[in-house]
Amino acid sequence: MGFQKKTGKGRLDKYYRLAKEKGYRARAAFKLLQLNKKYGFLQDSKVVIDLCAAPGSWCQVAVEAMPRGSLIVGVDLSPIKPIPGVISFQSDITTDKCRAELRRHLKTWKADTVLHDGAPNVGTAWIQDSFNQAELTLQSLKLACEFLVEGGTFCTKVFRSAQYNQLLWIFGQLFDKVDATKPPSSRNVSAEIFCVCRGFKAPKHIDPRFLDPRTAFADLKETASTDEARVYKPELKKRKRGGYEEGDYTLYKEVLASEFVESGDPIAILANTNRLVLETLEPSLSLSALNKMPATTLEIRQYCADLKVLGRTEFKKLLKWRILAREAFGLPTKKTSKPAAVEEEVVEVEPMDEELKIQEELQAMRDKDSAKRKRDKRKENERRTKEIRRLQMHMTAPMDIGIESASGQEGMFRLKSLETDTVVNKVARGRMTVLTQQQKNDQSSGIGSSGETDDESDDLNDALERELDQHWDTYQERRANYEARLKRQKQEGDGEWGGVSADEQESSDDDLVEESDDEDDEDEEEVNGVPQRLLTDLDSTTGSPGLSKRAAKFFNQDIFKNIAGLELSDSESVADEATTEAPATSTSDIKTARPEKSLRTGSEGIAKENISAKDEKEAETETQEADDWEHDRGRSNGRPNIDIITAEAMTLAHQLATGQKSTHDLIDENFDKYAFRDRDGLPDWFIEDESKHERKQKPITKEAAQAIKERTRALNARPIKKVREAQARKKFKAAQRLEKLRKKSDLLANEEGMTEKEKAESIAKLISKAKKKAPKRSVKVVVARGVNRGIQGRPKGVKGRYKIVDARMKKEMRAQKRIAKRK
Ligand SMILES: C[S@@+](CC[C@H](N)C(=O)[O-])C[C@H]1O[C@@H](n2cnc3c(N)ncnc32)[C@H](O)[C@@H]1O
Repeated sequence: MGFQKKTGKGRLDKYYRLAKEKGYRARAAFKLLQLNKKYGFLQDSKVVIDLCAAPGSWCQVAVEAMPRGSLIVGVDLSPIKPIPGVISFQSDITTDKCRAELRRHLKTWKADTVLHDGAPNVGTAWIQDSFNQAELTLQSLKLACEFLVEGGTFCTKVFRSAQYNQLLWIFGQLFDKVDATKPPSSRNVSAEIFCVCRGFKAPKHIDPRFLDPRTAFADLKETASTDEARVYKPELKKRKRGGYEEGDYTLYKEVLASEFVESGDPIAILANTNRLVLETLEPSLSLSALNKMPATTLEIRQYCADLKVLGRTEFKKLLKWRILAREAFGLPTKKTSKPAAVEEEVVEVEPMDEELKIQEELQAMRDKDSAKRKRDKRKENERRTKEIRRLQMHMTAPMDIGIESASGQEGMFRLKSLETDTVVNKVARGRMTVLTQQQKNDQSSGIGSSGETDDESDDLNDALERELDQHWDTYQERRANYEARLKRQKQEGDGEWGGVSADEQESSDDDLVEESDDEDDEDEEEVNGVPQRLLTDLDSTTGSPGLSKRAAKFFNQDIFKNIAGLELSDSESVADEATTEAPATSTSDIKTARPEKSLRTGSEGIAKENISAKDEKEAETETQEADDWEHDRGRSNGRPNIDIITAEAMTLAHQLATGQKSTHDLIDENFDKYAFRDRDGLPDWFIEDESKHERKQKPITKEAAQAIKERTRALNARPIKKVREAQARKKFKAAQRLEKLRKKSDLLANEEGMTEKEKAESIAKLISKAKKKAPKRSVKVVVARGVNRGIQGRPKGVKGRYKIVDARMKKEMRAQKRIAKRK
């Protein structure tokens, strides 16, 4: 059977909603409704007492089900908000005050039905709680016996606990018919059950032991069944329900007193024996020694004669006498056996060989490290699999994976992966000298030096690399911003968008963070001693040399896949590009150059197409006007704001790129019968309406539509600004932390009074400390019920921050609002 959730949303089941809908104060209303449907006791009742009635849903049901003008009295520890037709008051049903109050309200009448749905505050101690509940039920039965009319009904909640059968038995003595049932609205996880006791016998005299929890549940209280209990609490006698032990059918038992003294389990002997024998017919050395002992007084002899009449004190005296006898016999007692035990526990521990110890420590560190690596690898694989699955399900854009993997551990700027790359040779030729110097410094400072094992230095290198990676990320961000600004300034200087020019080696987008070889002074900047040359080289191996990154991204779309010219330019190296700056003579050169030209004109064409749609006059003076338009409207951030966002424009771009169309064709197409329409004197609404329909519908291709769809999906899959900002903040903070860490570790590394091992350990400690997150300060929520009801100040047993809430009030306020809305 599945476990039914009772917390959180699990509580808000259909009865909860139904109760809210019907205006009942609690879902408990349905329990009484269902019980009454089955047994029909409310319809025939004129007087009802509802014990433990708050918040009052049972009273509400009673008002609905009982004849008009009936008397309903509800009582609870908590206040009950007034219900029309119900008298309610606040009292503890276990008190005489409550009894008196009920009597006052009922006057001389008797109740036809007594309801009881009480539940004491349920804590964690289930046994105690269930006992309290049974006590409360017994208390309500007591009131029922006092107020019920002969033949009346008592409907009560009972928990299926140890006292359940006792309660049922008592009900059976007082009522003609007792039914135990669990209405459907009672949760399965709840141990509650409802007893409907009909036909109250109204006996003239009720034995008070029936209604006294001490006697009613007496048998159950006797839980002590061990020998210890029989010795230390001899007043609690347990019946031998399980019968006698195998092979032992005698009731009377005797044991020699010497046996008792020598035995390791004296309690068992005292519990199960009738007499300890001090004298036998056959002479016994130990018994005569016992008899001669001064401690064997007359009193002790009497105790030994009949153990079954002894109490706790007498048993204790006998046990003391046994200890004295053992000491006299030279047998071990607790006092004497202690030092022996200590002696046994002393173990000679040989000091461990220093070298062996270090080796063991190293092995442990190595194991830890390899386990961590495995864990990381597994996590990374899981992440990738998830990503691919998301991609397959069209939940993410293809470019997301690229971005993440670049920024993740396996990113292209990982120094570790760089070590194995051929690019490292180029690096060495360039400014690698600085890096080598850095390495030397590290070695001389002891980090990863030969003084330690490879593993330790690996750890430190990893940490430093991670640090460098993070610094690099921060640097990239700064760099991208700086570049974008520089680019904007340049563009504004020459007034033309270089877009997809082959000559351009610099990046041209905000997203673009890599830099070109030709960059000058910025290249000098170093991040933690790593020259930017490193990154330049990597960039040149991955990017498309002829195009800006944005353009390269654009032409990477499937739609441009099979265009020969583009493929060629992609495969060419930077050096080749440089040589093609000379006038192209061969056919292949022309092919290479053509798409570039087309693309440039393409962007112009697209711009012009937009222009022509706006105003035909602008088309006449196209170049000049287009520039103006760019200046006026399109140039945000210093760049033309031309973006291909429609399938139509994409088709056009494709046609331009493949040479199917030229600028001339585009301009030509825009001259039509609407181009020179005279608009003077035409009303605005007419011009507006016409402008919607006078544009020619241009054909679009399936590929273009697909490309736009992909693009939109990629855009939608981007994190929102807030998330990006939060990520950047996180990165920035991590970089700050690492910078601090780096400085500290530098200081440590140069510390003279420390050994290499100590230095390495301190640095490792610093790193692990930096990785730890500060624990979140939690606020404990305390519900203002039970002992916490109405308290001021800190609730008992609550440490730290806390907040007192009143769940019921919140619910009721919501319900009130809802009801008010309905009206
Ligand atoms: C489950 S609620 C009763 C719900 C009620 N039948 C209804 O339909 O709204 C149990 C109630 O028993 C009350 N209670 C517990 N011990 C009590 C006592 N000794 N005297 C009076 N009420 C008590 C609690 O205050 C609590 O409101």
